Amino acid sequence: MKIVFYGAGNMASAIFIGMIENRVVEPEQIYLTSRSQQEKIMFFKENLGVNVSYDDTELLDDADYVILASKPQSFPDVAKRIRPYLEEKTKIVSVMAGTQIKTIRRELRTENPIARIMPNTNAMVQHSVSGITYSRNFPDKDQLVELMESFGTTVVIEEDVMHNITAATGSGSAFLYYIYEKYAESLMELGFDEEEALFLTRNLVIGAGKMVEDSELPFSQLRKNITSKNGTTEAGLDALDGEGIKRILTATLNAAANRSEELSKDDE
Ligand SMILES: NC(=O)C1=CN([C@@H]2O[C@H](COP(=O)(O)OP(=O)(O)OC[C@H]3O[C@@H](n4cnc5c(N)ncnc54)[C@H](OP(=O)(O)O)[C@@H]3O)[C@@H](O)[C@H]2O)C=CC1
Ligand SMILES: O=C(O)[C@@H]1CCC=N1
Repeated sequence: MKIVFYGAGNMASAIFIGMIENRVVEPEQIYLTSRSQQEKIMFFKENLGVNVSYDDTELLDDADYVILASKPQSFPDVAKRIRPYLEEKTKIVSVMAGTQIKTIRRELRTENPIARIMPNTNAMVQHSVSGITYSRNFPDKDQLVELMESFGTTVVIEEDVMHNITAATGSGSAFLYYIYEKYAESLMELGFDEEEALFLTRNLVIGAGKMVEDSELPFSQLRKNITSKNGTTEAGLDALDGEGIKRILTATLNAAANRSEELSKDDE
């Protein structure tokens, strides 16, 4: 199998590192290209044993999958590179937020099978939760799902649900990291120094993540197990509710989903 990544940035590298670590593909089956030759992409060649090329003929020759992993704004340039050399057998898989299948088809001028996936950077530790949607003519969906499950779990969705999945899980871990950042800053306001605040927050997050992984209890029960009647936790939770935590999170997710929708309209 030959898998070619157009774009070797944060998302692409999380995917191919996840795939290689899980041994679902050999490094020699992966080909990387980017806009400009850089140290970062050569680092992947030297350390992982993947191929790097800027020759589109070589990249696209006999390719099974082409992964579109540039920013949506760079896609017209990427499409120009791919269009002349795309073979009929090659399946296109896009990770780009907000770029619709019909747009990819139009830019590449192709009837080839196209899938859109919305992973997240937790792919690097095989814990992405990824949405996937296919064009009608996509063959051997199981093979793509198997590849994707090497870096996490997948949910098959209709294309119009992509906006919400992009907000929920594509962007979702950034929202959580931002909350952890603010938590550490708030610990500094309580009086901890920066090192202590980061140490405490990091270990709190790791421990909570492991509890979620290992325990069968729902989030609400895990919370209740910490909350004494009239105790400190209850006081803190009342303050969180009073400040409108639910409203804040709903606004966050709506803003991200709306931006995905806007991106999809930019190119109509
Ligand atoms: N980061 C994330 O968590 C997620 C990102 N996504 C999607 O993944 C895509 C990539 O995001 P991310 O990895 O964060 O972005 P990065 O900026 O980290 O990577 C973008 C990559 O695209 C390459 N590129 C740009 N133009 C071209 C070109 N003409 N030909 C070939 N390669 C090109 C860049 O090369 P160079 O470095 O040389 O400029 C770079 O390697 C986006 O569309 C985003 O919507 C989806 C889910 C989650
Ligand atoms: O911010 C973005 O647009 C991309 C899509 C999901 C995560 N990062």
